[in-house]
Amino acid sequence: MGKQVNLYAFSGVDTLAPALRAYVIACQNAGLQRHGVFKVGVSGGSLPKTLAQALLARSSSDADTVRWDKWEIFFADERAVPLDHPDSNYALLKAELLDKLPADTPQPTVHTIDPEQLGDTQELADVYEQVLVRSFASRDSVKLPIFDLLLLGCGPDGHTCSLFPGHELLRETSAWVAPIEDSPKPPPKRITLTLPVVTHSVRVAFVATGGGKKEIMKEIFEEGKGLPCALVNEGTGERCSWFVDNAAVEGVSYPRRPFSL
Ligand SMILES: O=C(O)[C@H](O)[C@@H](O)[C@H](O)[C@H](O)COP(=O)(O)O
Repeated sequence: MGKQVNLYAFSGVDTLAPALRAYVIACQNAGLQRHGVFKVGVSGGSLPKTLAQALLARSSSDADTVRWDKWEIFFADERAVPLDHPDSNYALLKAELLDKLPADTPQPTVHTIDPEQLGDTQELADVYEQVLVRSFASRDSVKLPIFDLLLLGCGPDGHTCSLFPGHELLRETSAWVAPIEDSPKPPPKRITLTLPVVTHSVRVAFVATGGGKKEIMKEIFEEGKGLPCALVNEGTGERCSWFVDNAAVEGVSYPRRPFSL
């Protein structure tokens, strides 16, 4: 496994959130310098809530400002459901974060799936891939899109995005976005960024909290065993940072780093 993956452990979400904020803003500022916008992909699960806690806090200085109008938000994975469905990752992000942005704040650009394509998961993935192509570059000129940051969760089985352990999708090397119709975590029909896209991101941050994660964290950091989260660690190394609470890494021997940018 990539030895230099950064593991940052905090006493709880209240201490994790300010560090995550500082990290995301540093990625944002690097993206703004690179190309004038910040291209970020987000997962569902518990991530949007923690992200909101980090990002909705008041800025303490200009350097600590979230430049929402420069954000282009994509979904690292999304469920094949209408955008207002309780299972929608967009609906979750909207409820947790987007709806809470002050009305006078210039709003981010949010790239949702096309709700007209829900009947055909392959088509849903292809159309979302075209959204990436339009934003990142044509597929003829770049092999893979380069996100400034992907903010991911880690499932209790070691899945991330909708890349599940042992699933054939882990071997996908050509598509940027792929359909899955048999997700072991409901709902079964989804689309997901593929592993090469995830590992090509400038930075990847995982957020994993709670004692329910400690067994899988041990497996990811000590054994790997081809688990999707471990594959991301291997493919990204020092470009990958884990923001966890102590409960999630109890008994994990991998060395923690004090958080710094
Ligand atoms: O759409 C999804 O199901 C998520 O994107 C999924 O990949 C999630 O990030 C993990 O399952 C972790 O979820 P928790 O943070 O809730 O444990």
